[in-house]
Amino acid sequence: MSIRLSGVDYVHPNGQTALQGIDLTLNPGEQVAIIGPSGAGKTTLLRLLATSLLPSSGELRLLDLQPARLGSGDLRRLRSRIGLIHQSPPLPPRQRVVTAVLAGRLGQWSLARALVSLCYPLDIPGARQELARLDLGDRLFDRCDQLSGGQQQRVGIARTLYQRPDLLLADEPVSAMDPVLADHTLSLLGEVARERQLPLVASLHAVDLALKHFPRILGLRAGRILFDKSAGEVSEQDLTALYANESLTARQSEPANPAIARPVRCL
Ligand SMILES: Nc1ncnc2c1ncn2[C@@H]1O[C@H](COP(=O)(O)OP(=O)(O)OP(=O)(O)O)[C@@H](O)[C@H]1O
Repeated sequence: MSIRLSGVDYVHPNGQTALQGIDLTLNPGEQVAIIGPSGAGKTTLLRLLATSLLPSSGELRLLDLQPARLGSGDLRRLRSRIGLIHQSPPLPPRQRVVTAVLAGRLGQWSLARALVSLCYPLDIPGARQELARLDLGDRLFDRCDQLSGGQQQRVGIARTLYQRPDLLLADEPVSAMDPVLADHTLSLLGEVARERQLPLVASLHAVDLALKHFPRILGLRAGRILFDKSAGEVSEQDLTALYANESLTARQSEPANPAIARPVRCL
């Protein structure tokens, strides 16, 4: 079950073009990191893959389906097969960690089972197992608002892994974690994707982590793919071109105080 984008554009409702002419194919088990400067379109691309946005033009095929052609029931079923790890997971503050993790399968359970699980956690061992892999097995009954930002990120990841999706997406999944945990967490995501033969797409600002953990790197700049290469082929020049910031460079080369730098001679 692959993913294919052909000539995909996305324009936000305010007229801001976020993605232009995106062509991308991903096969089962493939792991891709999206890197690029702020505003490049990384989150927008992930939101298209999560079907929370639909392309303005072009074709998107996900898990052999075209989201733009699905009715609301089929779209809901497709969404329940896609796991999106958020940078700041939307965890209800007063909810117990165990309930937040089990919520990963709410979309797949009957209404009755989902309601019971919200009041009385139905699969405590399952939640504990996912949390233990993320070094949080002892926080099962804590409230979400008693956790740090990095711990909340890991609860969000545990919830997505518990969901057992067919496609794994992650938007800056380790941005709030210390370097050791970030490294461990990305290794775990890679392992899970390999074991379950899932496509994994993650956006990352930490280029070193992207190059270390992902075999394929997509460089996105101003809504376009600047390069799509194996990690070993990404050069210093590629990264310099990807992150070049002309407006900051121009401001840095300006004199700090033009009045001092170019004194006006008084006659
Ligand atoms: N809801 C929105 N309405 C209008 N424009 C938006 C909206 N969300 C994002 N944009 C614009 O779309 C473009 C791409 O934004 P996006 O959030 O996808 O970038 P990004 O690469 O994820 O950035 P960052 O690394 O800063 O999170 C930017 O120009 C941004 O200003």
